[in-house]
Amino acid sequence: MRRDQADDECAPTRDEGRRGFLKCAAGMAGAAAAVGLGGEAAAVPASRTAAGLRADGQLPDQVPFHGRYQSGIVTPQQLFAGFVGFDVLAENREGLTELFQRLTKRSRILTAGVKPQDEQVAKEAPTPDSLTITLGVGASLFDDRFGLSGHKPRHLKAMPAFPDDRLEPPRCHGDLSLQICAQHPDAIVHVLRDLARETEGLLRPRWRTDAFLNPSRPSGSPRTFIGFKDGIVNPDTGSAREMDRLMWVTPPCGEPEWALGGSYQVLRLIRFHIEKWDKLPVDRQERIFGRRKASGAPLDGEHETDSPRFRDDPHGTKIPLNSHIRLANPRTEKTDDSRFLRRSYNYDAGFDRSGKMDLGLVFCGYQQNPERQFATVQRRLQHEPLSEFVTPLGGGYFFILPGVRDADDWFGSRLLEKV
Ligand SMILES: C=CC1=C(C)c2cc3[nH]c(cc4nc(cc5[nH]c(cc1n2)c(C)c5CCC(=O)O)C(CCC(=O)O)=C4C)c(C)c3C=C
Ligand SMILES: [Fe+2]
Repeated sequence: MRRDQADDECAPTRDEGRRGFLKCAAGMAGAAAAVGLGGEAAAVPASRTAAGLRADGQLPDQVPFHGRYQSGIVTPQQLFAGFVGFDVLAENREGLTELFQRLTKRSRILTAGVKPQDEQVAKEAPTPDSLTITLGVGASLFDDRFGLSGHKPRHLKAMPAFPDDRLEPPRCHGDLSLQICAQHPDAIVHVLRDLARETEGLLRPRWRTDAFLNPSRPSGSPRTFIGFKDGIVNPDTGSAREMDRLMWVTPPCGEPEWALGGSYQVLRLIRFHIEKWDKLPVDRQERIFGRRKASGAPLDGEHETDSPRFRDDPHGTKIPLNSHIRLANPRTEKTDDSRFLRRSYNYDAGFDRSGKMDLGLVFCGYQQNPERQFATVQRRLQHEPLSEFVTPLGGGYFFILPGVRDADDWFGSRLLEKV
């Protein structure tokens, strides 16, 4: 057993790793085929084809709120997202319980139908808008204020600064994180207004980033502003086995009982130096990512869903050894357990004071163990050629609470009732 596996009983075995890795490529191809990548369905990015799409390729209008896991993780990716970090103002356990119960109640109501604040409009039929509200907790919640200090999830800590980062404290961390996703941006603002009213005195926003997916151009996975298709390769969200290996906290993980069914969220606000990037010839950009800009295909393939064959190219003649995809996922048995789910969005905040465009990526990753997965991949990417064109400025590590099981349950009930 490798040392990192010994540290983490939850890590998949080598055999499971190989099967999972092969299945991943097959799963993506299968999902794309299932919705068909032509005509209407061509507008559906590959990253949204994994689970839960209606037969016509559209998102369901209402995403179920109750369940073993929170929605907004493996449910299909909506077009718009608001990411918010909060500090808790409640002063004791009772206050925190009240806060979690109010957040649950409002999330249950809102995901069944977004209601604008205006009472007259609110009388109209509800429009769920595929809304999901996903709640996470930061390491700072597990302090003496709420008597939770001995109950922190094993791998939860404040997001460290990695060598290429330039973190700005007001854009980092928080006691809580909310990911609010919907098909229209106004739904996210309605949710924030509703929650501000309903949690007054209990919560204070710390940072917020609004974000969105670009449409597929012309087809397949959507592009970020860097111009390349993103979200092509992800674990197979349709496979419970793969999800139990890579995403959810399960009994062998050695986490507190209350955390079963949770997952770790890593958020990174990453700014692009887009003016500098735009001066780079396309063939250099392609070698930085290891993929074709137009099609998204790996440099040794033809289509975006083709798997790169690194083993046939040991010296990096076709796909450079330091390219983004090769470092991020070398596709070896040894690195298979560091894969995780990416569910990222673009942000565009206009211009900065010097007239440079302020845009980039809200990188959002979900996983079973941020050290074994995100941080390991991040270390492999350290000082990669792409790092000259992007700067991580904010974000945080959060633990996504287990799902709210039914109408009597509430966010964090097993944490706050049992400890
Ligand atoms: C630590 C994890 C990662 C960070 C941070 C990250 C930043 C980042 N990525 C892009 C653009 C692309 N990433 C792509 C693939 C990819 N990226 C990561 C991880 C991080 N990226 C992984 C695990 C993968 C999958 C690799 C694979 O399995 O082949 C791609 C290629 C298309 C795709 O598969 O999604 C692009 C494009 C940017 C712009 C960025 C930071 C600014
Ligand atoms: Fe990436």
